[in-house]
Amino acid sequence: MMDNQHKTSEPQKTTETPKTIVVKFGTSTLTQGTPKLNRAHMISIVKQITDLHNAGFRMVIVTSGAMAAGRNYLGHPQLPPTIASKQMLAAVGQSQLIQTWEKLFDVYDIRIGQILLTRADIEDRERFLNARDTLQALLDNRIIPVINENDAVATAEIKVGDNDNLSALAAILVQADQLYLLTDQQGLFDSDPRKNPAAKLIPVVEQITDHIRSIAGGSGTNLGTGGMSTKINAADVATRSGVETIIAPGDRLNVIFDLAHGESIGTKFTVPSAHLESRKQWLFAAPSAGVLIVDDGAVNAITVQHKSLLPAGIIAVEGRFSRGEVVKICSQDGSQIALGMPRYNSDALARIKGKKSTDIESILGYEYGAVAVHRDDMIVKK
Ligand SMILES: Nc1ncnc2c1ncn2[C@@H]1O[C@H](COP(=O)(O)OP(=O)(O)O)[C@@H](O)[C@H]1O
Ligand SMILES: N[C@@H](CCC(=O)OP(=O)(O)O)C(=O)O
Repeated sequence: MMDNQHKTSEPQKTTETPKTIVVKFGTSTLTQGTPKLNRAHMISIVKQITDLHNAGFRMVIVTSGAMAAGRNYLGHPQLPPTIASKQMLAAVGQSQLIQTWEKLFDVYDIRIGQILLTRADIEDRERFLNARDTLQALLDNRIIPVINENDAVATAEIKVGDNDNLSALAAILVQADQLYLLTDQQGLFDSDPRKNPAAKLIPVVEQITDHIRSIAGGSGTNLGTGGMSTKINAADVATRSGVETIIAPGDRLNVIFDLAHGESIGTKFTVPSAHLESRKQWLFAAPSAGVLIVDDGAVNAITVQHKSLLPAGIIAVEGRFSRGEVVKICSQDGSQIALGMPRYNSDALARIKGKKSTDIESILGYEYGAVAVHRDDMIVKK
């Protein structure tokens, strides 16, 4: 067990791990306030992301603009204000949008991968893991994920509804270090600057209080969704999960590059000190669906060395559960040492228990990685 622990290829979040940054571009930034995507501005964005990517940063894009691009491509038709009209615009515009990103990144020989998500993809534990694995695979292969909501088919019940909150969920999925919400203002002001020219910029928010929520108004344009209030919600979700969040002006020269190098721009929302517990509370807000009994080597690896659980350390699998459901991890004497979200379902674990990670694929015919339960998906009992 101990030897195998050293052989895993699981991602290690050490100080050498390059920073992972999610950058969300609002419609206002991508159109620069016009009725269509502004490719001249987008190429300057692509250049900054490329420079950071080439310097080793792991960059993830959350892009709005599908509806704006669709409306423009169709020649600004008069449409009834229905969900079906919006979905139609998104269906037309998403392909325009992704093609634009693809062509611009192609200038720098960088490949992108499109991911269209809904809330249902993130709230369901198995789909959460699937989305996370896909994002991880893209990043590991140096492909930049470009995410939007799957607006064309998502109904109100399963939508996140705005890309600020979607980007916070994306940041949790990729365990980002930072989230940048780029918009058409310098940051969060003490009142809407479109309505109050004397409004003042708030450079740092350490706690999202009712007062902060009360000063954040809606969108200033009919193309954006949510305005500042959805950005505050997103900052709340992201910072509670350990992701520092910055609202910054999308039209400032080199804004992404400068933020990544630590410059103070816009409004920074700092991470509360108890963030890790909250992230895990979010992940583990479910009753346990089964039990994994592990050997002494695995108990030591998990509790003393803070490592992942490998199949080799599992002695028995109790209960029936899907990948991503929460299970108890117990030692042979029955005492619970941890809670965890396994990467394999109960049937698969029963077949690979006690086996080397290198044998997983030949036993199952597929593999979701070397570990049975990753340490990031575990709460160890103190
Ligand atoms: N307190 C505030 N500080 C800054 N902007 C605010 C505030 N309250 C409301 N807003 C509005 O939020 C808008 C940005 O949100 P939105 O239009 O949804 O842009 P995006 O497309 O970038 O998400 C601003 O243009 C501004 O009018
Ligand atoms: N998913 C939608 C954008 C939703 C949204 O939140 O827009 P915005 O407020 O401009 O970031 C689209 O692509 O048009």
